[in-house]
Amino acid sequence: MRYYPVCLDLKRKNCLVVGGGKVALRKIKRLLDGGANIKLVAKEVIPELKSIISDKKITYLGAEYKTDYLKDVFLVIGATNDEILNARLSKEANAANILCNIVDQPEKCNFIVPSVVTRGDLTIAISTAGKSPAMAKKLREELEKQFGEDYALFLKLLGKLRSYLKKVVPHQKEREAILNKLVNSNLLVYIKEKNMEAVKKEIKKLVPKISDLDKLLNFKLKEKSQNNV
Ligand SMILES: C[C@@]1(CC(=O)O)C2=NC(=C\c3[nH]c(c(CCC(=O)O)c3CC(=O)O)Cc3[nH]c(c(CC(=O)O)c3CCC(=O)O)/C=C3\N/C(=C\2)[C@@H](CCC(=O)O)[C@]3(C)CC(=O)O)/[C@H]1CCC(=O)O
Ligand SMILES: NC(=O)c1ccc[n+]([C@@H]2O[C@H](COP(=O)([O-])OP(=O)(O)OC[C@H]3O[C@@H](n4cnc5c(N)ncnc54)[C@H](O)[C@@H]3O)[C@@H](O)[C@H]2O)c1
Repeated sequence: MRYYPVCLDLKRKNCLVVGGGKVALRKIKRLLDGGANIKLVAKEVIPELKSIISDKKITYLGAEYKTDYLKDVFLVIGATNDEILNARLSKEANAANILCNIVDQPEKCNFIVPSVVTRGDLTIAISTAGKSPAMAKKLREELEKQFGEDYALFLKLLGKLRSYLKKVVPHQKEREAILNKLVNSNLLVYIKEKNMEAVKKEIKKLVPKISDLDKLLNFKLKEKSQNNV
């Protein structure tokens, strides 16, 4: 059996994390990136998580898990070292059809978490179907070297050009051809070089009738993308 990969929209979705250690922190950081509404239950909480609570980024419910806490929850993560609680969480979440990840216990999960590289809106997720998380981590580190911050800007630019082309080139096949040329063009090289003039020239060469280029490029190609966790 293989896992089915998805990209979940967690914006304002209620998520419950049980456990307040290093692993909980790692999973919470990612849930926060996804805009989730996070509640935490844990006997003890490490300092980094304490500051996330005091910054009101997540809500601390208390030390003891109660079944009621699953009410209206979309996704739950069990990150404790308490086997009995992990099993209970898994059973209750599955019975209520709630997405459930019990860290390091794939047999108790209805989803597992991949290793992830993010560059702005670009997400590269790596899963080994649980065969070797250490290998997923190693591949992530290699991909991080291969895909630098420039990809965030390149993708941002492609997104803007694509919206523009949807308006000005109604024929889908024609649009597709231009988009493929843009992806395979020298744009990424010029972005890496921070050569704005060459970026503009390349776009003018490939995109028909583009007049309001400066308006379209109204974001800083020279700025570093912040979104790298
Ligand atoms: C990717 C990542 C995401 C995250 O957790 O955020 C993640 N584990 C990470 C690290 C990591 N975890 C472990 C090690 C030690 C080395 C090793 O064992 O390989 C390391 C490496 C390290 O820490 O250096 C121990 C471990 N993990 C699992 C088991 C249980 C078992 O195998 O049965 C055991 C053995 C426990 C024991 O021996 O007792 C199980 C799972 N871990 C998963 C995800 C899911 C499968 C992902 C996949 O498809 O590959 C799955 C199935 C369930 C889940 O937790 O979602 C994150 C990397 C983040 C990053 O750095 O990029
Ligand atoms: N940290 C890692 O890289 C790693 C690697 C392999 C396996 N694991 C496993 O993943 C799990 C979590 O790892 P960790 O490093 O975050 O552990 P940790 O020991 O730092 O944290 C466990 C957390 O669970 C809380 N907890 C325990 N029992 C509880 C209960 N009954 N009710 C509420 N909260 C409770 C503790 O207070 C603590 O906050 C453990 O089972 C650990 O063996 C972790």
